[in-house]
Amino acid sequence: MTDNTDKTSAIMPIEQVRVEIDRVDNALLGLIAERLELAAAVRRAKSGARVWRPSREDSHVRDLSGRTGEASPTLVSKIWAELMSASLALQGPMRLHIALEGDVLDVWTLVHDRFGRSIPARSYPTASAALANAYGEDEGVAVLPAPGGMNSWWTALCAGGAMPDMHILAGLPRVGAGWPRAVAVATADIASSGADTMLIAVTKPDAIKALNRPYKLRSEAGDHRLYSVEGYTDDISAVAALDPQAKIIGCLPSPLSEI
Ligand SMILES: O=C(O)C(=O)C[C@]1(C(=O)O)C=C[C@@H](O)C=C1
Repeated sequence: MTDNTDKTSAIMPIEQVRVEIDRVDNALLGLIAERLELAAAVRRAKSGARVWRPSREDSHVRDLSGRTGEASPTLVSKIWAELMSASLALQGPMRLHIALEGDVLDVWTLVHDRFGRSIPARSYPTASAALANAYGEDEGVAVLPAPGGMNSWWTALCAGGAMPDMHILAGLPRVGAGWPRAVAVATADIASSGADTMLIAVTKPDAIKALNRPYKLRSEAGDHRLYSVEGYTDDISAVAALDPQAKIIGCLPSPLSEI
């Protein structure tokens, strides 16, 4: 039987508080074991398709964060990153290929907060090396600096590029405002998380206006321009009519806002 009395308002002796903490932890442990058992079932249900489903991850974490009372979105995101990481490690041989500059501890914190600690990872000195190694594996995911500034690795994902079936599918960090610091790239399909920003590459700058949605120029490299466009769409036929090279190269789930 569940005791619904408020155990936080009265002062309880520490031994009693620890009995309550033990009770909650044992319940959590049982639920975590139950969740991990579902990893095998979900893998079977995917029957050979890619295991990493970033749109499901971000929509689920967004949904949970919206329903939390005491736990902040950052805490919810970190805890579920670990749970999903453990699930992915059980489901298949997914590996992260990371090329990020800056303080090593800072980079690993960024990666661990989004992908947990159960997925094997390798690091590389350049984005092109990380991308090529991720592309060479069935379940490879590259984690690269977000498009912008001098980087031009994203042109490999454009029409006529070397890896047109790779897509930008997630932003890091998951919690926080603005353009992400890093992005995750894989051959998994583009899908809506329910609140997204499309990443569309064009070679004719005016073509993007044909979508009639708010857009922002994020990066330029040679003839290629990368725009972010608010809201999910898989129909860019109006843009393609003006620029046959136009291509959706990614979809970023909207970041969660910290409260
Ligand atoms: O829903 C799935 O497809 C799952 O594999 C489950 C799960 C999860 O643990 O919630 C794990 C990995 C996916 O990237 C997304 C979600």
